[in-house]
Amino acid sequence: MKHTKSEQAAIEANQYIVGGVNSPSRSYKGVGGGTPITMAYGDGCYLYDVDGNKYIDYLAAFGPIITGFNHPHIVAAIKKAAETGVLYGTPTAYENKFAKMLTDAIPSMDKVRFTNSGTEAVMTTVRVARAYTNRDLIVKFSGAYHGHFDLVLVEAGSGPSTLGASDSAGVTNSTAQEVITVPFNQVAPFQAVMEKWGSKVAGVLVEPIIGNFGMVPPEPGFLEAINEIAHAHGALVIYDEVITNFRFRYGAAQDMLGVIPDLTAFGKSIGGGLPIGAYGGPKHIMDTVAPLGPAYQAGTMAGNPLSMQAGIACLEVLQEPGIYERMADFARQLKDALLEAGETNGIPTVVNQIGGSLTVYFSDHPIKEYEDAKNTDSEMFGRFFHLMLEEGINLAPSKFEAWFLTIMHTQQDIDETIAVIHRVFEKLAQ
Ligand SMILES: Cc1ncc(COP(=O)(O)O)c(C=O)c1O
Ligand SMILES: NCC(=O)CCC(=O)O
Repeated sequence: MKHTKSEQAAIEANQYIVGGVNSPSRSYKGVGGGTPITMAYGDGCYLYDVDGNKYIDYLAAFGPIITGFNHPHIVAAIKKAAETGVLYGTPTAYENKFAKMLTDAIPSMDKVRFTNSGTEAVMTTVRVARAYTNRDLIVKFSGAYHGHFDLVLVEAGSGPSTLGASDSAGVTNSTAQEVITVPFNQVAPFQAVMEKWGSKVAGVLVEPIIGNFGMVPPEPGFLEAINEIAHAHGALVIYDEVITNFRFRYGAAQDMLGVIPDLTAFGKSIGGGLPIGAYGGPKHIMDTVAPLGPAYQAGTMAGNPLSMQAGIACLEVLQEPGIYERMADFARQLKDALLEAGETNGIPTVVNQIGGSLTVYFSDHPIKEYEDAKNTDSEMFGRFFHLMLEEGINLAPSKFEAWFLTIMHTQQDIDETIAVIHRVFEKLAQ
């Protein structure tokens, strides 16, 4: 594969854009370096770079591209939206329609508010929880990533940990002191924290299925215990479903898991690839938000007609029967191939697969919490990533991220990927 034009584009990018990327997750710092490929266009589940190379894509733009890069139904909706005015600064019927679709799909939510990103959505759930409870402290789980606002850039997974700094400079000590971090999948440390600080805790922020130190499911009973303990102390439970919403089923992961939070933040897959976030919950909590209540949240672009119409179209596509089963089947095939290739080549490999998502870890121990994920072979992952890329498979450039299936992947794409996996593991073993 030639990357001459990508290399040139990266030189230019570095001249004008910090680090050559508009989000640190896109750099190759976490995979031993290298120049991020500059993509030219996407089609279905394929990306084509500026040098004309084709990739089967499992990055899915870090999650949102669940319907592929250019689904005709979503493209038509975006075209129509563009032709009829992209932003009005007034209510639109599209917001109502999309809000109804979401509240219909997610029983824990009577009311919703749209934002432009997952970060904004989570940030506001925290503010609402504080306003509702009249308390300050937040508890979160180490290695979970909740966006890039100050409070949650403490022991964050995903991009921050990929770059070797799970705490960000620029976050004040006083902010960092407002958040208590405990390990995921362990009830006792959470319980101890709540016994000590519970009367001051406004909310417990949870990725119900972790997506940011790879995909990590909750242990049986863990989420139930979090809910019970949090509520016993008068704290709200906030689910960050920015990755998990509409990823495993038509709706939220909470209904698959059977544990219901007080507030939920959404993003990524609900927007058909356009900028989006949303948060919601029962009426009595959501009515804390302005203009009804005292918690302020706003946005010039919030609920914009482009994102709303793309989101509606995306949810319409996701109602197609059988798509989630097919994505899960493909992910299972990839998992089996990765484990088999690891076994055959003597490379300790663990795969966490949940529905149409998976993470491969080079490790001889199961991955249940952040320390487990940190303690995996980063160098091996870096080599794996680059070898896969060279063979035309585009993955997230970090051992802390996931592969995402889309409804556009076919059995042929999976077969091709499996063949690549076997070739790559042979090279890894050399
Ligand atoms: C669980 C989770 N919450 C929040 C965010 C932040 O969303 P955004 O990047 O849209 O601001 C992300 C990912 O970026 C995420 O994975
Ligand atoms: N799982 C973490 C992300 O999706 C982050 C994407 C970004 O910030 O670019």
